[in-house]
Amino acid sequence: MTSPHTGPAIVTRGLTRHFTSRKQTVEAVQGLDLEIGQGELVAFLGPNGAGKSTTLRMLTTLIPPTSGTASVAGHDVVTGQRDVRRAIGFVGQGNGAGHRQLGRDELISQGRAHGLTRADAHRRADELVADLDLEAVADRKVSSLSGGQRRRLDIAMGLVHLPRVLFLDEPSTGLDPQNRINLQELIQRLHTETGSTVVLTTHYLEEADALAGRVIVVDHGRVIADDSAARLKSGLGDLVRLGFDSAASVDRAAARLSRVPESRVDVTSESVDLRVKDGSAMVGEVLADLAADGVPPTRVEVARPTLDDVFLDLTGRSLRETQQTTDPTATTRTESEVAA
Ligand SMILES: Nc1ncnc2c1ncn2[C@@H]1O[C@H](COP(=O)(O)OP(=O)(O)OP(=O)(O)O)[C@@H](O)[C@H]1O
Repeated sequence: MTSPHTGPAIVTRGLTRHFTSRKQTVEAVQGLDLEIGQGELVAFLGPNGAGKSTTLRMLTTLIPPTSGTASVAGHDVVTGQRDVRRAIGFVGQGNGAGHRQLGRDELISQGRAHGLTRADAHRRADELVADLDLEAVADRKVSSLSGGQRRRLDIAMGLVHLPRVLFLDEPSTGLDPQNRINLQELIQRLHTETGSTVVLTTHYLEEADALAGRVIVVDHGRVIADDSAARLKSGLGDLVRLGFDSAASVDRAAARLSRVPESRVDVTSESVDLRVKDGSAMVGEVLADLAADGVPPTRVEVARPTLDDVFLDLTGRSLRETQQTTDPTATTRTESEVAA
């Protein structure tokens, strides 16, 4: 572990990265100003191409910023590259471990590469094998492991040197739902036990919601929201969706509902959506009002807001609909960019 650093784990000021692709400039990350405290567990959430991986790759020194600054564990990512690398663990989207090696040997080699003695590297490998539930598979070739086992081994590789800040780029992409939940529990446990700062990127709304104390929503290279999942959602209010059997009823109900204080009304051809702070408590009164007005709804739904609703509210697009399957080979681009 590197010497103690007392300030924020991560600070960025105007952090920007452009790429040139087919003579076009891609503004992948546009002026990020962030401060992430030590011990936070933060999720970067956003659609494909939002700039999540590019941000992580700058913070982990894999690519330099085009402009702006960033420091991690007190070290500048450009001038203190080596110190940053010592202080962090990074688990990228590709698999870090060699295919033909045994999992445990990979961990030992990694420990040696970080300067541990042979005995310490063995001890650390044993600890990680136990911590990440790899006992049954650690002495098998990496190529024979399942996707979930591979991800756990990758995370173990990133933890060998007890990093103060751990970066995980889409840790659960490609895993089935059960393995995804197992991995989330593991990340939460590691975070609680080690107290290290964890920054992960994800497409999965549920993952960000369940795991992170803080959710930073990015779109088109910019931060569009930054708060706890609970606060982001409660700011939006519940959705009360009321269905009607005619357009005339929709119009009449919408006019009536526009008088509900501190609410928002959205109209579709068959329904009126009311956003209101405590939907379950309000719905009885709303139904009574509409019945008194001669427009009782034919269907009623009350839903708690999701992070997707937050994204929809901020951008007019659904994050769920912008999600696509990520091609892991499409993101394995590091060497040329380090030199860029
Ligand atoms: N090496 C590169 N050359 C050209 N453009 C790039 C390069 N790397 C990233 N980009 C572009 O920068 C933008 C941000 O990409 P980035 O990979 O950071 O997004 P992301 O939010 O991580 O997306 P995903 O969820 O798909 O991984 C995209 O438009 C992407 O095509």
